Amino acid sequence: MITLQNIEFSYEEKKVLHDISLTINKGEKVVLLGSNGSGKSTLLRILAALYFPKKGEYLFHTKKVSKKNIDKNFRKKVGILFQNPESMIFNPTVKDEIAFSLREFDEENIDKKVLAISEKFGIAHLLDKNPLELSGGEKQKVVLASILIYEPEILLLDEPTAAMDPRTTGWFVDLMLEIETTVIVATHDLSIAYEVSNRAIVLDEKHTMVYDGDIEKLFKDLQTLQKANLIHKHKHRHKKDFTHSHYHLHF
Ligand SMILES: Nc1ncnc2c1ncn2[C@@H]1O[C@H](COP(=O)(O)OP(=O)(O)OP(=O)(O)O)[C@@H](O)[C@H]1O
Repeated sequence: MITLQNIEFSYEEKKVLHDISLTINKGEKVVLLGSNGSGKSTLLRILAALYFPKKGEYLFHTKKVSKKNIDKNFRKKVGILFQNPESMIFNPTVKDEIAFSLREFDEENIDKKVLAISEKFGIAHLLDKNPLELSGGEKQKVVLASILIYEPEILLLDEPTAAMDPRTTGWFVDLMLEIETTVIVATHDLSIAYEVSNRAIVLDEKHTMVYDGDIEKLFKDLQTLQKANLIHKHKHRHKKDFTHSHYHLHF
């Protein structure tokens, strides 16, 4: 479904993705891991054709993706949720926000579809509210609903659970396991990563892909985890007065 071949990307002079090659098949759920600044958001934006690589090729269903051939049809197939949901909210009510893309794509039965997804997401009671007045987790749900409503083939999620409480996070994991959409999710939350996917792609601080494979194997691979800064050392306390320091994998 998706192939990246030797992708490079720079912001002006600063290279932030180096020689990235990967293939994602239809229906796969893949997690994208890496420390702050490793390039996860940039990679998701390239997959959504919001940025275009300086070198290498991006193929979507074997067709080359370039500035010239991006149309509404591509936009409808690829949905992206940004790290900050507020940057995606621009309608006066939740109802309009969720309906927006369906109107753009000239779909029918919009009210019915908005109500159905709002009920499924537990946000039907918020439909007449201003989305900017919602909590962080509620905003994430609204933006996610506004994407999933047009049934994209691939869903790109950047830190979707960052503002979610444990119950909403559980809801999100169930949703990921239920939907058949291909999903690539960037996260710092290793327990979410483990629950939603079998496959992990890891970027390191040099913006190189250092792992693509089974997530269980990754969690046993101390060297790669250390290299990608996915584990860290810090002090912690046992009972009252015993403190020591060792590597932690935060689950
Ligand atoms: N618009 C931009 N202009 C210039 N540099 C940028 C821009 N966006 C990101 N960068 C830089 O590119 C690098 C990769 O950023 P990116 O946001 O892709 O990383 P990330 O892995 O998603 O980080 P985080 O986990 O903190 O969200 C960082 O060094 C960042 O400072």
